[in-house]
Amino acid sequence: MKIAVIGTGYVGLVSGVCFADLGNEVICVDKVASKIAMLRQGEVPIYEPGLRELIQKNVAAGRLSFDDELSGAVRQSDIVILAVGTPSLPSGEANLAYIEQAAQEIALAMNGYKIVMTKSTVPVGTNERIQQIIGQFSGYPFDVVSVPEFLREGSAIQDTLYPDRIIVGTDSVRAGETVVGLHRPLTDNIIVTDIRSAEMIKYASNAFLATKISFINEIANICEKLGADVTKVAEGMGYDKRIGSSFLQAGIGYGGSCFPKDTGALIQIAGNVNYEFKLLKAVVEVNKDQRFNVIAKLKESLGDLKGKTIGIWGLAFKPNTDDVRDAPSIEIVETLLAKGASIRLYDPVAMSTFKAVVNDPSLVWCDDPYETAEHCDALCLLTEWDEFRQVDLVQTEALMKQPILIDGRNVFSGEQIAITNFCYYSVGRPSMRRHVQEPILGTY
Ligand SMILES: NC(=O)c1ccc[n+]([C@@H]2O[C@H](COP(=O)([O-])OP(=O)(O)OC[C@H]3O[C@@H](n4cnc5c(N)ncnc54)[C@H](O)[C@@H]3O)[C@@H](O)[C@H]2O)c1
Ligand SMILES: O=c1ccn([C@@H]2O[C@H](COP(=O)(O)OP(=O)(O)O[C@H]3O[C@H](CO)[C@@H](O)[C@H](O)[C@H]3O)[C@@H](O)[C@H]2O)c(=O)[nH]1
Repeated sequence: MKIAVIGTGYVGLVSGVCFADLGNEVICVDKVASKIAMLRQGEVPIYEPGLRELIQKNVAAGRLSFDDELSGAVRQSDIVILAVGTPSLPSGEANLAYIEQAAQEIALAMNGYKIVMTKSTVPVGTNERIQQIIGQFSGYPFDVVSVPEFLREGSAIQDTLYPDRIIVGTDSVRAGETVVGLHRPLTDNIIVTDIRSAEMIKYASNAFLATKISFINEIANICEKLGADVTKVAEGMGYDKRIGSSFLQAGIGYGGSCFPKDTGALIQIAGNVNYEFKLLKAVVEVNKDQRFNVIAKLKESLGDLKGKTIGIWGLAFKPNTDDVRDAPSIEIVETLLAKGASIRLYDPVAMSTFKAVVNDPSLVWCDDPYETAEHCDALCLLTEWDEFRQVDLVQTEALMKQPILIDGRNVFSGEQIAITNFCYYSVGRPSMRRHVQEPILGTY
């Protein structure tokens, strides 16, 4: 198949390169010319393990190319994939300006029958709006198919090549068969639905996963007060097949470009039809509070944070990505700055993306975990990069002014902590606390 992909963010780039790898001819388009120039030079604008190599392989094979001009790519293609952003408006609602603009540009470029396949996450009813726009600006036949994307950053290629399922939302048998055929090499588990249900499956899936995370974080907070261990609780719960073990890792809450945005959008989508999504509102509320437990633990161990030096290990919203969109680290660092703390930071790949969001001149950017720890009154681990798991904690402790470690992701084991003098806090594991008096929670 000949495919044009509109938008070279995570979704556009990864799905484009994976479809090329399956033998299709793919042109990835972005209106930001500098991104296309980078890609043409073999550079990748995002950090995603394995992506650079897969792009190089498929460019060399002549199956993958890049263009900053949409119309030529659309004209050459049978299928046009919409993978532009749908960021949040201040109200929480999805901003559909990029979708509407791209739909119009696609319509104006059409030169015959096209299938427009929407991979962007869009509110229920949006694909009908796309149909309307294309119909208004083009006289050519077309079908719009909703194929929501479920890849995770950091494991995006694996998720795309080995998906749990593919959802195809369509009102056209012809387009449905073509799109199912396109995905058949990836999985047999292809669910064909109407368009509105496909759109809702995406939001419901993200909202459910976010609910699991906020649920386990609240259990963790209660465990801290009751002396139970949330990691054991999650393990015990996870063996029940009806519950499952994934997305039960307690921590500092979820961030990223999807869960915060999509939970907010679903609350709005429900609100627009006069339904108050009470459960999801609580999930969002719990998530907003969870990150501040790090500050509460710092205050418990250090008292006033003014003038204290705090080291931050990890800035990305999760490991294996340089993405800091809605990362809990942003609000934690901003709160510490507001309280007068001095901050030393390190992340294996996300320092420059973080700098673009928070660039206070007082921040000290470090080259590794040990440099970060130097002269610190406390260290906070915010992202569970493997590099931090392998740190020598005895060496780290020796570099610090005071040995205080707030482990926001439950990375360290009892054995690792036992050989140190760290005053150690983790999440929902009160028995792991070392050199700490009463468990605390919540307010700061
Ligand atoms: N990031 C993820 O992990 C992920 C996973 C699943 C679904 N999604 C959804 O997929 C969509 C895209 O997400 P993303 O993170 O890849 O987005 P992104 O914002 O990082 O990238 C979108 C790209 O589209 C380009 N663009 C916008 N309008 C254009 C136009 N008219 N012509 C050409 N290019 C245009 C932008 O310049 C940008 O580079 C969103 O709806 C998101 O919710 C994202
Ligand atoms: O048990 C867990 C699992 C995740 N997280 C946090 O949740 C956030 C999101 O993690 P993850 O889902 O792995 O990453 P994303 O790349 O945001 O992927 C989510 O969002 C994408 C965009 O919609 C979807 O395609 C994916 O299916 C969905 O998992 C991160 O901050 C994680 O630290 C936890 O705190 N505990």
